[in-house]
Amino acid sequence: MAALAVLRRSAPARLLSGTLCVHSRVLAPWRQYQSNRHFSNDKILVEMDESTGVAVMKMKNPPVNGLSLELLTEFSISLEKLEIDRGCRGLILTSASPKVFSAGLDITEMCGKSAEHYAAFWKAVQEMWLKLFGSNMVTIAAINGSSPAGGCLMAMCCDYRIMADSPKYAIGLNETQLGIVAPFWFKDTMTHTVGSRVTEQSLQLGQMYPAPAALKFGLVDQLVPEDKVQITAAAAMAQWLSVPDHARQITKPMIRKPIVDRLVKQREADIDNFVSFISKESIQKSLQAYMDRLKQKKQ
Ligand SMILES: CCC/C=C/C(=O)SCCNC(=O)CCNC(=O)[C@H](O)C(C)(C)COP(=O)([O-])OP(=O)([O-])OC[C@H]1O[C@@H](n2cnc3c(N)ncnc32)[C@H](O)[C@@H]1OP(=O)([O-])[O-]
Repeated sequence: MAALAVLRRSAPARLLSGTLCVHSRVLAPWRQYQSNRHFSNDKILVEMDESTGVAVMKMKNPPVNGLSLELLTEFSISLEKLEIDRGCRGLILTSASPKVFSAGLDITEMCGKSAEHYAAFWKAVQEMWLKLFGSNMVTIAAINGSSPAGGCLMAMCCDYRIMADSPKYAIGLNETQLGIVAPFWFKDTMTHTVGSRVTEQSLQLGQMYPAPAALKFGLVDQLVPEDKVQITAAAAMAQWLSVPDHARQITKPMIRKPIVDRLVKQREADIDNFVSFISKESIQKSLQAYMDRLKQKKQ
């Protein structure tokens, strides 16, 4: 009830009916929702600071924050809650696990499953991207570890990226290295972040960049010592929030809306395309071989 009261107070009228009608579906999985608006479920932890209007969202899917269907679903529900909460103006996205921001899409979700499962999974990936890239809030990625593929995508969706300054940590869209292909909206997000030429080369080579290299061409905006990532993100957020919300919120979609609309217009076709691609025997073999290599690396 407390959660409902918060939503009623803060949700814009046009969103309220939608929120209420999915009330039982949205709120049921939440383990905790306190009046101070700290809440968590299995894979996502949100700490909302009422005095600053900033929420810190931590992914917690050990060991590597693989973006599973469950994590992605919880992520989208959490983000939607924050988006309709007028008290929340900024989001810092980070990882609860040391050393890894996110290993990208959980490869096990794309191996040996049914076409229905692949479709549901891809829809959840799309949903995450649409919500994060299209967010009205200021979004800052506090990248406290490695961030390949889908992890890099999430970071690029944010308005600003701060990464732990260590050559051990790398970031990039490495899909081709797995024998798979980043879809056009991953490509669009990278082009939006670093421009066409770097994107073309990075995507073809499936290039992962150590943090210092990523800074050089703007894949990340700032490097700081690992133990300063969160505090620097908070400081950067304060600076972004010093701009009047209405002006910033009108400006952001001028750049992002056409990119979002491209996927919105062809979501179903994009899902069909993914399902047919990922179901191919050759692609399944390629993913399995990659998973085997990951496991061998540990021995
Ligand atoms: C068209 C589709 C577009 C696709 C987009 C994508 O995002 S595709 C995604 C592309 N993503 C990548 O290519 C990233 C691949 N991952 C890495 O490069 C490294 O894991 C790391 C640098 C993230 C962390 O290094 P570290 O030394 O700290 O950790 P570690 O390496 O020892 O792994 C620990 C355990 O996690 C397992 N596991 C790892 N990743 C995944 C995953 N994505 N999924 C599932 N499982 C994964 C790993 O097998 C191992 O399992 P085990 O043996 O314990 O049962």
